[in-house]
Amino acid sequence: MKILVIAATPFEMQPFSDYLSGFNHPDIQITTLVHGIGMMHTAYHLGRYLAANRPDLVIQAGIAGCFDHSWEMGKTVIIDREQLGDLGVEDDQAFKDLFETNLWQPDQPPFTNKQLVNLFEGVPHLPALERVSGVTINTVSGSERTRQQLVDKYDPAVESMEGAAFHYACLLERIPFFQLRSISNYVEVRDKSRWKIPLAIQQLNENLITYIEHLRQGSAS
Ligand SMILES: O=C(O)c1cccc(C(=O)CC[C@H]2O[C@@H](n3cnc4c(=O)[nH]cnc43)[C@H](O)[C@@H]2O)c1
Repeated sequence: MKILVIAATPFEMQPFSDYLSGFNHPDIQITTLVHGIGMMHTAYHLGRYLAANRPDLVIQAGIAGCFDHSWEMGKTVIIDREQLGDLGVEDDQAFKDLFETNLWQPDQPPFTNKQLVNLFEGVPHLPALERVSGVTINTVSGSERTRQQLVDKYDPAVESMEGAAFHYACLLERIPFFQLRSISNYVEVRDKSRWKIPLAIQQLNENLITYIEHLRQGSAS
């Protein structure tokens, strides 16, 4: 089985890279790819990789912001659907996305009812983590106005800068995939001192390694 694990920055998967240096299994080949922050970087680097390679599974691992203040930092979730949060037009005080402006149709592939939905078909042993919805933006939200606009329009649980590009590419290529995100911050008026990036990275990598260990044990038996 060929698995591709991708992340926006090397820091997000450093512990996993360390784990991989001692990983050896005859039936599981794992490759990593750091694609950079944001949708443009993700689309180019992942697209280029998939044009030349066909993995059996792609995992995107990253940190993210969450909208629900009852969540603890470091909580790790799987994203089961993605929406584009800032691709569209500004109409005075209002933002209208591609669907509202008829520039894209709600069910035009690979979208289903305006969302990039992961049905997890062909994903072996999907981790038993909470599955939630994601919104992807180009600018990390840092004001109450933007946070409320996203909640009103998309009702997301998690915000990232790459998730939608990842879902889009894997859905079009019909390659099994899942997106793993650990929470580093709340989506709120920006206060970097409250972010818990090391904790989120630790939880993210623990979950990633546990998943690969399950696969390894499943494949050995
Ligand atoms: O402004 C800074 O000093 C700074 C330092 C380190 C990281 C950042 C980021 O903005 C990280 C962006 C990166 O992490 C994901 N992420 C994490 N939290 C959020 C969020 O609330 N909204 C959107 N993306 C987030 C994102 O996917 C990027 O890969 C800033």
